[in-house]
Amino acid sequence: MPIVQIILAIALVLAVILALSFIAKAQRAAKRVSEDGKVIRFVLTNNQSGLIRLDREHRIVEIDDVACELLDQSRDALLKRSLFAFIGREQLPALGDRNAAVATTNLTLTNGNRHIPCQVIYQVILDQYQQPDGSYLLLKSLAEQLDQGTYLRQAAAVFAHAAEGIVILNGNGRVELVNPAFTTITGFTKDEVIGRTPQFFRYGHIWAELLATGHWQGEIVNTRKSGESYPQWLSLSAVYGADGTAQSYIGLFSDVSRLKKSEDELKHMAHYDALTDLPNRTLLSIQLNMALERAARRSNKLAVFGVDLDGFKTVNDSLGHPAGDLLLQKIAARLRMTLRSEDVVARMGGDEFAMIIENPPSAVHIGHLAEKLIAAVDKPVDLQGSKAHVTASVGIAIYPQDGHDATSLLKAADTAMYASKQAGKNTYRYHDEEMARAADQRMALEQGLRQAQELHQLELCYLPQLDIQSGRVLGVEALVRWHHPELGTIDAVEFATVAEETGLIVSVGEWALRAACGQIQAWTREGLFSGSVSVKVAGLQIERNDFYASVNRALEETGVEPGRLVIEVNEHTLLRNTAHVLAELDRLRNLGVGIVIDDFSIGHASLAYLKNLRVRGIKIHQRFVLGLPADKNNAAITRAIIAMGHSLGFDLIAEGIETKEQEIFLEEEGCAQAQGRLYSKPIPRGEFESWLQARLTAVADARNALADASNGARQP
Ligand SMILES: Nc1nc2c(ncn2[C@@H]2O[C@H](COP(=O)(O)OP(=O)(O)OP(=O)(O)O)[C@@H](O)[C@H]2O)c(=O)[nH]1
Repeated sequence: MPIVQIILAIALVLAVILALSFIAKAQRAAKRVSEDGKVIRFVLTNNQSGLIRLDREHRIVEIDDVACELLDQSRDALLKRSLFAFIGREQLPALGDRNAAVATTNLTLTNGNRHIPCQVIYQVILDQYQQPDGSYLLLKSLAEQLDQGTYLRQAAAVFAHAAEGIVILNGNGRVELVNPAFTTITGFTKDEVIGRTPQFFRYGHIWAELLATGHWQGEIVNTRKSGESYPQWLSLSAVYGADGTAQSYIGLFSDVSRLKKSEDELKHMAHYDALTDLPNRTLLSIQLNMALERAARRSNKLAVFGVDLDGFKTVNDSLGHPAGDLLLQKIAARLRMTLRSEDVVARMGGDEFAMIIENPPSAVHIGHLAEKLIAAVDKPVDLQGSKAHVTASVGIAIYPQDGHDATSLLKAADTAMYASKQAGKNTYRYHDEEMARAADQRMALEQGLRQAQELHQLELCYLPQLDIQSGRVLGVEALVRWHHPELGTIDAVEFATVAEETGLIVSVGEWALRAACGQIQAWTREGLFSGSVSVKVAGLQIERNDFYASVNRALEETGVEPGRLVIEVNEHTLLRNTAHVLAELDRLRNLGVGIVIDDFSIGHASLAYLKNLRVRGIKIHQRFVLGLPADKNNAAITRAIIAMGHSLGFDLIAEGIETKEQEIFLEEEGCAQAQGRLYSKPIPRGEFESWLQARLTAVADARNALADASNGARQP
């Protein structure tokens, strides 16, 4: 074999051996590299470090998941992008330096608006010619470390400089730490409170909610070191440990006294007139709406007064605006003083005022109030040396007749106020003139009635009560009559309502009782009449006064035998105030005074009351007697009352008998007694005495005639 061939064969064998050994070596290396890679990846992933490989132009050619996550983009979006899309070139000058060793630096990557602080380890890769052929970057986010540090610094700054007081308590509710604002607000230094339990911790409801929900927030009243109380807005949170138990509590609070004061001031400004400090128009409407709701619910009346000063402009013009202001203040105070504290007095603007009177007792009372207001204004006002005199025109609107809502009532009061101005000022007018006339009349009645007793204008009249069968006069009903100097004679029914509304019924009623007893005494002395005298008594009389005592006194003073006095009460009185009324009546009955139920109409009074009260009799209401005997309903009711009266053992007296037919019907049905125009109308004492005399004579004549007739019949 030629030498060349041998050399070639040897070279080939060597080449194969070399190739085989290279392949084996390469396979081993590859295996090691891949195992090393796994280790590296494990370390990197768990260390939260990302790996990027850049090419020579600093474009990303490889990137792992952690780095993708760090840059918040997908791998596809990041591959081939230049690193300088995320870092300013100046930040990594060493990237292109082939001599650069492994280097570590902190820098901030920017991705859109996001800034990512990172620690970067980088290594330039050299090719076989030792030229830079790209680089590896190992990135680790510093955001968390930085956040925690910043957070702590920020929290410390907040704690130190917060305007709110901060208190940190341990799990037992004892103070561990307070901030400077705590001391500023409470006055207590840190040393004075550490280890102590704050006041709020002792409020059961706060503690309970904090335990249940981990949080409580609200307003409490706390006390400063100086002893001053102040409103505090407090927010409490529990801080839980890993075992779920509250390890500490954090309280954050602020002093809201100034806030509340300015809130109150704002509210006051919005609702009160700055000059007079009276409620303004806004508050008046709110209060009127509320008052109307109450009135509607309770079926009460309500009066709205509109008041406008007369001649106020002259004060302004002559004494100046400041004097006008002072006058308004003084008049406002007078108006306020005139009414009760629960009545609303408001300034509507200018020289106009308005008032709300809830549940006025009567129309008469409203008129009185208007007069009082007018009188309060109608006096000179001292304006620092000068004197001024204004008057007031008042308009009155009443719920419900003049309107159901605030707007219409205020408008009605305004209209009425203008009517007062038209009528010459310094007066008042109702919106409803019909009612005004009635109120005026009632007021005249009331004023007159107050003096009627002193002026001896009251008189008793007598309505005879007869036994139907025998025609005997058993008694009389005494009725009050008033001789009014201008209005003439007024019967009790006409002034009864005013007397009840004003309470005058009590004194008039007492007068009637005394007068009746005096009359019984006089008749007894003179031997003119020995029957009973009935007097009507109002519920108010029995409710208000020591009724029994006053009747007893009248009987004792006159020496009248109690059995001759009969008290008439109506059913309503019995139903209204049972316990006291029944007790008083029972005492009188035990004394021997007769009790009769007036105006009895079946179905109203409880029969049980009547039975327990053991009344002497009941009066059948004249409205049932009226249609007898033709009216079938009235006839049936009258029969029922009579039957009931009999079964309870009561006397029965029919009222308002006018015809013989009525008398016959009642007698046939068993009603023994009657009163009414068939026999006599109510007549004064003298007339009654004459009537009685005439009747006795007539009865005696009739008896004599009867006797004569029977004697004649017996003669042969
Ligand atoms: N000083 C003062 N004057 C006011 C105020 N508000 C309104 N005025 C004046 O009060 C006057 C009210 O006018 P009028 O009610 O017409 O005056 P008046 O003289 O009372 O007229 P009559 O009601 O018809 O009697 C006007 O001149 C307003 O300028 C105020 O707050 N202070």
